[in-house]
Amino acid sequence: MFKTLDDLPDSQRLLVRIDANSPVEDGEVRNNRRFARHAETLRELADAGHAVAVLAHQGRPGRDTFVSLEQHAEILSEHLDREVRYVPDTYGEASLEAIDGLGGGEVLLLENVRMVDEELADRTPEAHAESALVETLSGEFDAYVNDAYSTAHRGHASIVGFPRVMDAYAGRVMETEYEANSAIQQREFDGRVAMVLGGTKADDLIGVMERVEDTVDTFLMGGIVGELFLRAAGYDVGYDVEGTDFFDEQWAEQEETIRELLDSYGDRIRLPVDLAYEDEAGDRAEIAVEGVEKETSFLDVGSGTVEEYESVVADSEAVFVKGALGVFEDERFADGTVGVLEAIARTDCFSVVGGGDTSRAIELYGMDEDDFSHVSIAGGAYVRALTGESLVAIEALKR
Ligand SMILES: Nc1ncnc2c1ncn2[C@@H]1O[C@H](COP(=O)(O)OP(=O)(O)O)[C@@H](O)[C@H]1O
Ligand SMILES: O=C(OP(=O)(O)O)[C@H](O)COP(=O)(O)O
Repeated sequence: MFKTLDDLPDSQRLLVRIDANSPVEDGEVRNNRRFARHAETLRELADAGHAVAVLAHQGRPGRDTFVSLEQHAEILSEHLDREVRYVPDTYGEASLEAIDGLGGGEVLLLENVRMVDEELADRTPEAHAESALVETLSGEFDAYVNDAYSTAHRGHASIVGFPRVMDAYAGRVMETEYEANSAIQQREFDGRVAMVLGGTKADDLIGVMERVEDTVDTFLMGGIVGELFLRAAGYDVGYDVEGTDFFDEQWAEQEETIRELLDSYGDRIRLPVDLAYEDEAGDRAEIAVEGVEKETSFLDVGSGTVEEYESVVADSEAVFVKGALGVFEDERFADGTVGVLEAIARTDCFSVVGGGDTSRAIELYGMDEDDFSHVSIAGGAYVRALTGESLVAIEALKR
């Protein structure tokens, strides 16, 4: 097993990796459950008198969610009820100076680590450990704490590099999410198992579908991922809203695999029968997938689909959700996501809802977290854990 905060010596200078990756709307970072959860870890460390520098990422280069962490520091300060200082630099002179001045009980947030090219370089953990980012920062601290369970599936420098050269500990979020998700993987279900797959990240989900073929009876598809599957099934859908680029690159990468999945288990994959879009008057309108004739950017699944998915949920003993079925942040396009989540909440099936964005829908629409068996702040990491796949961050911490 890995070491936890219970094993940490007193008065350490700590580099703590969290995952505060958040929805960004019109440049504004939205508060979400990740902040509250990581704030608990940071509060415990600061209250114990450790000096805490925090490393985190936001978005991916090229996307409009790829922004600095200045707003994150403000949101974290509110959750922690103490100042979280922010430095617009990750491992250069300005950050080294700020780290130098960091006292026990203080918290400092460094700049978005994905602004450093080395973070995302396609390298082995050994090579990541030799990056300038890891070599420089590791020299400034006594130990490294990884609390970023929701990024535990990414072999990036800040996740797999530091534990090779520093004493490494799992934070409280890492520890509790790991325990909860590993326990789920060991459960067996007598009845039917459904998996709701939506959101924007097709590669995370496709790998999972290939691995859970023995466990999952029905996949309920929606979101961008659902449209990619519809496109593979021959429908003329999958057009980005202006300014986004979700479809073409993912289609080029995943077309073949999606076709193979449809060929192998088409009878278990349920695709939307209708979709919703914004009409000229700015209202929600719906159309059956069979009737789609012109290029349209769809933003939700339609009401016929919700009805079908609700009845699958009602017949299931376990339901796992990863990714939203539509742009639920906009009330007009929340019907798919909220409809399915409410259907799950009405039953007493075993249920897990994951994804930083998706889990946010629960509080946004006034649902009760207690109506679900487990709500994870992780998405890709949790669905991988369900399949028994190892997570690189955990492997690194266990070394
Ligand atoms: N048709 C769609 N077009 C654009 N965005 C979508 C669509 N359907 C879902 N989404 C977006 O997907 C996001 C969730 O995606 P993702 O990041 O994959 O999941 P999570 O963060 O829950 O793991 C939501 O914020 C939602 O707005
Ligand atoms: O939000 C995240 O993952 P999730 O969308 O699977 O919950 C993590 O921060 C990982 O981000 P990434 O998928 O851009 O590597």
